[in-house]
Amino acid sequence: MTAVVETAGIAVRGLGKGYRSSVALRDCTFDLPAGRVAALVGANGAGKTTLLTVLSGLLRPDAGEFTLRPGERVAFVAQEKPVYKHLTPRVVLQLAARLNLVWDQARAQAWLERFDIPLDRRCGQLSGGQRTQVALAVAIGSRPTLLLLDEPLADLDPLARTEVMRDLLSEVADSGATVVMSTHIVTELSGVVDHLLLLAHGTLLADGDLDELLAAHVMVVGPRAQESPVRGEVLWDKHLDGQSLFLVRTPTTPVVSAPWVVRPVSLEDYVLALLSATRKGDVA
Ligand SMILES: Nc1ncnc2c1ncn2[C@@H]1O[C@H](COP(=O)(O)OP(=O)(O)OP(=O)(O)O)[C@@H](O)[C@H]1O
Repeated sequence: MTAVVETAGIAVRGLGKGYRSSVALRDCTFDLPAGRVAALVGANGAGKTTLLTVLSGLLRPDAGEFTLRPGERVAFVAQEKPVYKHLTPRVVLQLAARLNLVWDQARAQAWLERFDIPLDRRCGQLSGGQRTQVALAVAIGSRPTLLLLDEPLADLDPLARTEVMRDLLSEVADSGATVVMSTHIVTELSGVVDHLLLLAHGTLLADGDLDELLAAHVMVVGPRAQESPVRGEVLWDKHLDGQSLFLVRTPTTPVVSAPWVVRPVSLEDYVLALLSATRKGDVA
């Protein structure tokens, strides 16, 4: 058997950032191997934008540090998708060609044409989703080795979301780049991302290889009960009229007696369960 040694893409140690009235990130530590596509999820105000902005180099952390691969070319698509409103997408690409040391005009322009973005209309007259596509085209054209995306799907219609996820991430995967993408749209992540970073109140609650994380948990479903019939740490539970559900961390797939059943945990189950538990203050 050959051991696969993954190169660290991002190594984050004890990162902290506070604003005048709030702490946005606390003691955040994780390793993201190079070439991974990571979903950064968390409730509103969890610290996702702050983490991405720190990693982009635009915001200084108050504590801790992070390291990137030497020579990493970072592209950051911020949540507001800032594009110059008075310029047309064609001119935005010309400007980007001058500002970036590495620039692939064909790639950037093909992206805009693929999504039917009018090249000669001012960005201020484009829809929110079209402006997102302009910002993504600039990011793609710069051939990043690390792509940081803050809610890239928020303004896109359902078809564009699916296409952007598929095309963007396959382009990026082909080039071996690392991606960190914050999103609230968890349903569209399955099969696309291979790594998870889950923030709650500025603290990293879960991180790691997605398959490994999901495989370490089960959903136990059965008649209404106070306690799970499965041993292990219960991260979340829900009790309906005649039914109870428990999300349990367990190293092996447990055996339960009927009417209890054990289900594998989907990404959506896992994220929603942890977010709902943190909202109730159940998970430390
Ligand atoms: N410029 C700022 N000044 C003061 N507080 C801020 C500032 N930016 C963010 N915060 C606070 O820091 C915390 C984290 O905010 P952040 O924008 O990083 O969260 P988020 O997870 O990206 O949220 P959302 O999903 O709503 O975009 C929040 O409590 C927020 O109110």
